[in-house]
Amino acid sequence: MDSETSQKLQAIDFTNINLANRELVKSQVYEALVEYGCFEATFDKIPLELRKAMFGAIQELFDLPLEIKTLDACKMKHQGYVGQSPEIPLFESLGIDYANTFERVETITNTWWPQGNPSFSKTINSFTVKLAELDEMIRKMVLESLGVEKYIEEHMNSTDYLLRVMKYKSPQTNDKKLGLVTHTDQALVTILYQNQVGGLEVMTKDEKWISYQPSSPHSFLVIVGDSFKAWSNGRLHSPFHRVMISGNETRYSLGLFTLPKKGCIVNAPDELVDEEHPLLFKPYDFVEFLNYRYSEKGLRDPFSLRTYCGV
Ligand SMILES: O=C(O)CCC(=O)C(=O)O
Ligand SMILES: [Fe+2]
Repeated sequence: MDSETSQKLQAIDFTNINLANRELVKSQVYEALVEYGCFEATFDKIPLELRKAMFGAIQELFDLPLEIKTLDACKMKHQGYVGQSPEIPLFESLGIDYANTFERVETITNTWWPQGNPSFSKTINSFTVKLAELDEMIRKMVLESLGVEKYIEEHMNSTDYLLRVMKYKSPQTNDKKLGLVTHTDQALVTILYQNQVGGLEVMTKDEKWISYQPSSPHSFLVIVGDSFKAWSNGRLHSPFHRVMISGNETRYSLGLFTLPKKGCIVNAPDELVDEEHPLLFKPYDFVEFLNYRYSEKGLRDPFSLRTYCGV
């Protein structure tokens, strides 16, 4: 399970989608998500100043004292502060729930900075709103490719966004150290963005690690999570990934997670279930799934989706 490949992840260009090229991009997206469960998206709708401000904001947040960062600020279950863990000592992460809603970001900001921090809230929210456009575009393309476009509206209306920001301390050595353990995401879609420090690795279906280095500052990594795999009745792949860190520079990254709304049941549409494609996962409540995933047993189970609701 540990061999590497020099293969690179496919890059798909979203800089100028129009009627003439959309079908081609759509087929690239679908094929990449079926085969690899991920691809690099080139997306230039977020201005350079905003991307810079975003890493400034992330750093400012992690620079807060530990007793502030560990405040119970994030209202989504299981999405609060992670850090100081002996297994992954370099890693720290904080969740900002409903980050596409300005009022919510303002509230969470005021928990961390009781005197307020308007530039922080504005940066987080503007960045999220723009990046969410990429998520919507991708989900629409996937549903069209699956021939279930009639569910697009329902799909878009039954999700919330969680922004997680991540910090990986530099290990001060050129040996690779574990930054984040091998896992799949439970979301529908994750879009990752990072500073110039590499380290993310994605596993292929034949269990080889591809190490990911963004091709440009406009590069985002799109990853399918378990819930999109379940919703597509197994057509999309949700890949294992991990972070391995080396060198002397701090790595900052962020993930925009598209999550089923509280109370929404993840259930593959009837059109995707037939004799040739029997139902692979029983319908489930997303938060219940997370309860399993973060239970003592679930934390040691790399195949939590299959264990939790596999048919
Ligand atoms: O830091 C990264 O690039 C990856 C983070 C990740 O995989 C996660 O938060 O689920
Ligand atoms: Fe992940």
